[in-house]
Amino acid sequence: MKIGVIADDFTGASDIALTLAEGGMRTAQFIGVPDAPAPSVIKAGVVALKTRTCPVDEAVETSRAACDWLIDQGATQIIFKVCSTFDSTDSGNIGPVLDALAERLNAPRTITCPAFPENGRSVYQGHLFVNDTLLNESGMQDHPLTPMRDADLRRVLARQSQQEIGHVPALTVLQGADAIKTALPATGHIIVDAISDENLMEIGKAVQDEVLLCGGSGIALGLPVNFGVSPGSPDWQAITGPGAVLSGSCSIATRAQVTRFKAKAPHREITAEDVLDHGLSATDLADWALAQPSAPLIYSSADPEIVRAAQDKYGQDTVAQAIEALFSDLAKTLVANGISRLVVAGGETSGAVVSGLNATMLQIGPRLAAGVPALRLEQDRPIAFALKSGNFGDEDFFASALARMEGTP
Ligand SMILES: Nc1ncnc2c1ncn2[C@@H]1O[C@H](COP(=O)(O)OP(=O)(O)OP(=O)(O)O)[C@@H](O)[C@H]1O
Ligand SMILES: O=C(O)[C@@H](O)C(=O)CO
Repeated sequence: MKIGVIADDFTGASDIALTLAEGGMRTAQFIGVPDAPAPSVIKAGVVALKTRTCPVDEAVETSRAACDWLIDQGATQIIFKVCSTFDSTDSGNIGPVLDALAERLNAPRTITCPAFPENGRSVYQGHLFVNDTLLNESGMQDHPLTPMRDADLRRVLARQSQQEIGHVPALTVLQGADAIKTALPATGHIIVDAISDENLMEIGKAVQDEVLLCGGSGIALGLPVNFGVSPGSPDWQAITGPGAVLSGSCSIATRAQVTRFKAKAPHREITAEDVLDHGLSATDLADWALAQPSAPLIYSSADPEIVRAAQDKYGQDTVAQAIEALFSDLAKTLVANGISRLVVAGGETSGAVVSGLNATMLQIGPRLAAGVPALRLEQDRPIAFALKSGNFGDEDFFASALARMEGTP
C-alpha cells in the first residue's frame, strides 16, 4: 500500500476511493479498522469510519487505530478524508483528529483543502463555496447534525484545533506546484485554496513529500501520478436481481432525488414518530418492500423544519440513532431476502447500512456520478451498492444508479 486514507464517513470513503481508483491505483474500501492485512495488490486503502459526528475522544482513538493499520500496510502518505463541505462542529471532529494524526505521524505541518470543483466546492481566500454561494448560505447551515454557519475555514479549524492555522491563497496556487511548495509555512495546519481540478493537480505535485493531508476527494486528484500510475476506469461485472433505495439524507439534493423517484416508484416514508412512538419495525418495512413490483424507495429524508421539530421533541442523537438503527436492520433483512442492488443516500445512513451487513471490504467500480462509484460486496453472492453523499448526484440518480449496476456503468 502507498496511500492510506482515513475517511470520517462511508460515502466520503467511496468518494475518495473512486478518485484514487480512477487515478490508476488498485483501491479498496475497508469497513472500520480491519483486523487482517490488506490484499497485497491494493495500492490505496481507504478505511471508512463513522467518526464525523461521534464523541471527539472516540473519533480520535479510532482514527489513530486506522492510521496505525495503514502504516503497517506500508502506506507512506496518509489522507484524512473529511466532507467537501467540512462538516463538523466547534468541538470537532476535524481539528482534534487532525491534531492527533499529526502527532502520531510526527508531521510538523498538514495541508487541508476540501475543494471538489466537479461538485461545485471551491476554496477561495480561505472561504468554502458551494457553487456560487458561501458554505453558510448553501443549505449546509441547516444540516441535522453539523450545521455549517461559518464559511471561513481558517476560523472553523482554529476553533477546533490546538495548532496554528496557515493559508496559501489562490494567487499562489495559480502559479503552480513550486510556488505552492515555497509558500507552505513550516508548521501548523495550512488551508490551501483551490478552485479548479488544475489547481488540485498542482497541489498534488506540491505535496508529494507531505505525510499528512486533509480534504475532500479533490485532495487525492493529483496524488496517484506521484506514484507512477496512469488514469483509467475501474472494471465492473454486472449485478442483477432486485433493488431498493434507502434514503436518510435530508440534504437539498437528496430531497430532490426523493421527489423525482417517488413519481415513478413505490415509496414509503419513515417519520421520527413512526420509529420512536409507534414502534415501526424493519420487518414490517421489509415485508412491504419485498412485495413491490419494482425497486422501492424507503426514506426518512425530510425538510429542515420537520427535522428540527423531531430533534426538539426527542433529542438530536436519539432521532438520528433510531432512524439509523432502523435502516441498518432493514438493509440486513432486505439483503437476506434477495435484494442485490442497494442505493443508499447519506453518509451516516450508509454507515449504518453497511455496518448492518457486516461488510469488511468493498471493491471499487466505475463512477455512477461524480464522487459516487458502484461498489461490490462479495458475500455468499455479490451485492452492488451506491453509497451516495447527501449532496451528490443529479435528480435522476436513484433510477440511473440502479440501472447502471445491472449493466456496465
Ligand atoms: N426525518 C428525520 N428527522 C430527524 N433526523 C433525521 C431524519 N431523517 C434522517 N435523519 C438523520 O439525519 C442524519 C442524516 O445524515 P446522513 O449523513 O445520512 O445524510 P447527509 O448528511 O445528508 O449525507 P452526507 O453526510 O453524505 O452529506 C442521519 O443521522 C439521520 O438518521
Ligand atoms: O466530500 C464529500 O462531500 C463527500 O464525500 C462526503 O464526505 C459527504 O458525506
